[in-house]
This record gives sequence, structure tokens and C-alpha cells, in this order.
Amino acid sequence: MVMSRPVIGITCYVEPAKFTVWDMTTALLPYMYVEHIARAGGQPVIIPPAGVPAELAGRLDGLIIAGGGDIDPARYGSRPHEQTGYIRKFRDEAEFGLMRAALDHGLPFLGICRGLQVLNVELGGTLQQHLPDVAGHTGHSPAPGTFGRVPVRLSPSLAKIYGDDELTPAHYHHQAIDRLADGLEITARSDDGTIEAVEVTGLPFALAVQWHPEADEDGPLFDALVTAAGRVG
Ligand SMILES: NCCCC(=O)O
Repeated sequence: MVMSRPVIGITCYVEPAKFTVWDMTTALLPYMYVEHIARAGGQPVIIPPAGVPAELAGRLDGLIIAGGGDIDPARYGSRPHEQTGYIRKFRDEAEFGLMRAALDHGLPFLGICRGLQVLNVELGGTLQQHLPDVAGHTGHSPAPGTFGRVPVRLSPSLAKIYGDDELTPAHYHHQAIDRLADGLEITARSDDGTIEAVEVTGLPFALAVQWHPEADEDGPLFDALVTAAGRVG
């Protein structure tokens, strides 16, 4: 069967979960991600951190590295802050491999929250491990299980996708880019200076945001990813 919809791989969490009659380790992804990709005309495929996901890069039309727990700080030469948590080394292993393969293949890519951090660290950057230490307890890191709203200012390339140069998207992150990796261009910041979005220079579509676009009804970033994936696929 020939797929007419661009196939968009989306990485996922592996966590203990309760569902129907079960209480067990589960591959999880908020359903908003897959709804946005399907609505945008893509075919979502959830990628668990098992096997060697990097081998999928040549078989996908596009990729999302989704939100999740903190990256092992050893990957960027640091020791864990006391607030660094939910480290899943097996997920790091899978997603860093997939990220590298996606960059090598020029696969259209959207990083979301943790996905932005994976991109920056893969390219040699570092993370601020607990943003409240430098930016205070702002809307970046609201109460667990809720999204905060933080205004961000967009560069022209991202403003073109959103049709506006300012927005107030949903946030839930306690880490952020500290040292920006070579090869990344900043495409959005919040007023406190936090880097909110980046893109890889020289690739047709490789961008990442610190916020959670899946939490909003409109999904221009998902539309743009599926469109870019359709051009390549
Ligand atoms: N560090 C993982 C992404 C979410 C957060 O910064 O809290």
C-alpha cells in the first residue's frame, strides 16, 4: 500500500501507568500529539525507545521528539542538580540516536520541550538544570500537572508559521538552554531571556520549541511539519 499521508514518527514516554484493569510500565504519549498530526494530514506513528529507533530515520517522512523527563546531565558534562528528575537513560539513548540520524538524513523535525533540549545537547550545547534558580518561579514551571502561559517573541521565520510575532503558548519546563550549540539559531525568547525556540541553520525544516504546542487547539507548527514532510516524502 502506498502511503499518501506523510508518516510522522513521534517519540514517547515509558512510565508506570494505570489504565483499564492494568497497572504496569507503559509506552505513553499525550493523545494531543497524534490528533494534531492526523488533523494536519499526516500519519502519526508512535516510536518507543526500544530496539534502535535511529534505523527508522530513513523510513519516516518527519519526526517529533516529544516532551518528557530530564536528560542525564552527564551528556553535557554536568552533575545532576537536586531538582533534576525523571531521568530515563534508555530513552536518552534512543532519542539521541534518532536525533543524530534525523539530522544526518535532513528529516523534517520538530522538537517539543525535552525535544528542544535533546537537539541542543546533541549538537554540543548545555542546559540550565533548574530554571527557577535563574528566572524565578514563573509560568515556565507551574504546579505539576498544569500548563503555565508565558509570552514569547518570535523571529520572522517562526512568525511566518504563526502569522504573528508574539504568542502566549503553554509551558511546562524547569530546564532550558544554557549554552547554545553551534549550528542553532534562536527563533524565540521570553521576556526573561529564556531561549524558547531554535532552528538548525542550513536544513529545510529542523526546529524546536521549549513550549507545548500540542496543548493548543490551533497547531501551525504541526501543519508546517506535515507540509515539509510531504515535500520530502
Ligand atoms: N528537561 C526535560 C524537559 C522538561 C523540563 O525542562 O522540565
